[in-house]
Amino acid sequence: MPVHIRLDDVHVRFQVFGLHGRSLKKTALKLTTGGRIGTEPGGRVHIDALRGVTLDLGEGDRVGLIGHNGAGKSTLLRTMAGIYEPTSGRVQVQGRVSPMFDLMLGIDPDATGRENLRLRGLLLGLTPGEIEEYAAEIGDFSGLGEYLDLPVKAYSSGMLLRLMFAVATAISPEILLLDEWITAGDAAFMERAEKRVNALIDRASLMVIASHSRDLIERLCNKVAVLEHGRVVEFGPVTPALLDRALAA
Ligand SMILES: Nc1ncnc2c1ncn2[C@@H]1O[C@H](COP(=O)(O)OP(=O)(O)OP(=O)(O)O)[C@@H](O)[C@H]1O
Repeated sequence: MPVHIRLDDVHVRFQVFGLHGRSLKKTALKLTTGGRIGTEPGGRVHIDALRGVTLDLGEGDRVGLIGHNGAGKSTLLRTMAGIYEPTSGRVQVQGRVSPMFDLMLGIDPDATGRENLRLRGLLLGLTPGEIEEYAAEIGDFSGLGEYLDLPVKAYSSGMLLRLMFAVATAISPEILLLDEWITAGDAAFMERAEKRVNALIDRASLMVIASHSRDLIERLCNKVAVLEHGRVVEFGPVTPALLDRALAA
């Protein structure tokens, strides 16, 4: 079955606890960023991050998500990845998905790098056999050497990111979801990291990337979805006119 992502009238609402609606409203109304802030009868505050998003993405689509800060790009990616459940509406995904964000999700600080690597592999849907196959390559790419057998709480944040990045990019996903560029540490590593992500993009059947960069979108994408306060206001092939409109806002 061909890969696809279909969203049908998807809404995602976040409840914000510990805030009083009335004091917030005055300033919130002036904001030009973010999703729509609302209050419920009891004074409870919520943010509508996605409001009725309908999208049909398929084989060969390389989609750039554009929008102001808080427009809902990351929320949309996380909803596509199954990390967030829609509050209402339907999400259908066909194909193996690899999100290149939330890399630290599910890390066990007391377990070694090698153990975490296996855990993450399982979360990504690999079999234990496949994980062993990839383990050597991952160890190699991350350049962690003997550190792989130490608990990750003894790692620097850059070392941890290297490891999780290496794991996340070890398998070839059919659907690749990217949230801007991953900054994984020193320049030499970044160069290798970018090469690895580019190779993944080439192999993926469907790719979605959230970005503020025109250059990146022109290089990597053939379609654009423009988000404004949680709604998709434009969707179509990448054209200079569309990018002018979307990035001028
Ligand atoms: N966990 C959360 N709890 C409450 N509100 C949230 C949460 N995550 C996101 N939001 C809100 O949802 C809206 C959309 O946020 P999102 O991170 O999806 O935007 P974005 O387009 O990716 O922004 P940016 O370009 O700044 O990264 C924002 O108003 C944000 O404040």
